[in-house]
Amino acid sequence: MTTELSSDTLARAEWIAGSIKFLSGDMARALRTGCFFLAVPADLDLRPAVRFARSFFEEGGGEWVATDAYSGYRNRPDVYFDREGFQTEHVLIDQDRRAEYFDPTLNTLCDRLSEMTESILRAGLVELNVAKSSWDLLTQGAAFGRGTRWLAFNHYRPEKPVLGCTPHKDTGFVTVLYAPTPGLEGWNGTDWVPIDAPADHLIVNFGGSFEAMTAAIDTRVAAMLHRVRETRTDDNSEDRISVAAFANPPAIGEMYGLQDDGSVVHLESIEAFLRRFNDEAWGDEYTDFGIKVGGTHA
Ligand SMILES: O=C(O)CCC(=O)C(=O)O
Ligand SMILES: [Fe+2]
Repeated sequence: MTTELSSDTLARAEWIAGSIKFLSGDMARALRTGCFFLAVPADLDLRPAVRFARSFFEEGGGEWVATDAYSGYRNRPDVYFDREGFQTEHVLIDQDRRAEYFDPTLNTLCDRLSEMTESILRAGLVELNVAKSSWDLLTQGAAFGRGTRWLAFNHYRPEKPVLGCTPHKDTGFVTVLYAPTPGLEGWNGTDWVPIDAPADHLIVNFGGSFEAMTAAIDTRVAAMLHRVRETRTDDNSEDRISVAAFANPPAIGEMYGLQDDGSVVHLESIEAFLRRFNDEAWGDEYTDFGIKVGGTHA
């Protein structure tokens, strides 16, 4: 299916008094296309997250140094992932782990980004006319901050002559991405097209959980299939980094779908859904990611 996906025509919004106001296009269009641009709120200081994305892979004190929340993460296999066939290496971290590892400044920012993803999820449910009484079941609590609040900090290693990151759909409901340098591409059904945010804009995209929830209704949400092309760095520029906040369902629970008459049907367990999704996206040893609660990658 060819979509309207293109940087020039994506809907654009800003954040006013805690809610989204569209300046061009609207939420219906955003949900249909899978993506929209959101101006960085004036009071959102992203610098701690950018600092983290630029330094988590550094050695720190040669080993993990507890006093340095911003480096030494290659020694943290519970949150550090080296995607060997791709340029990206990243820290993927949930709320509990970051409460332990991050400093208060970075944690406060992460909370704020997660709250934005959940607020956008609720705005999407309003747009789709979903009865409020169904939100909890359909999102397994994620619309109310009880899902898994993943954060990803991506560093793209320009010395590797491979794709930046694998073509994938994000697994959750909503992603808020800060990617200040070009490189992100979305699939419009025919071609990979650049998704370049205007200056000081976030990229909001919808994920597989939202697509699955709405797959049977006329106003189904498109999860954007996206990748990062091979990024190069010349002598004067810094490596590409990005920061993403994901509103995901909780690791344990069930997936539910909407019907056109407003009723809700059971789809499958979240575990079965995630297992298939992780495997399709990366095809590496991290298939259990987000599943094995109490295990290495939960
Ligand atoms: O770096 C980017 O632009 C995209 C990152 C991404 O797709 C992700 O973290 O899921
Ligand atoms: Fe993604």
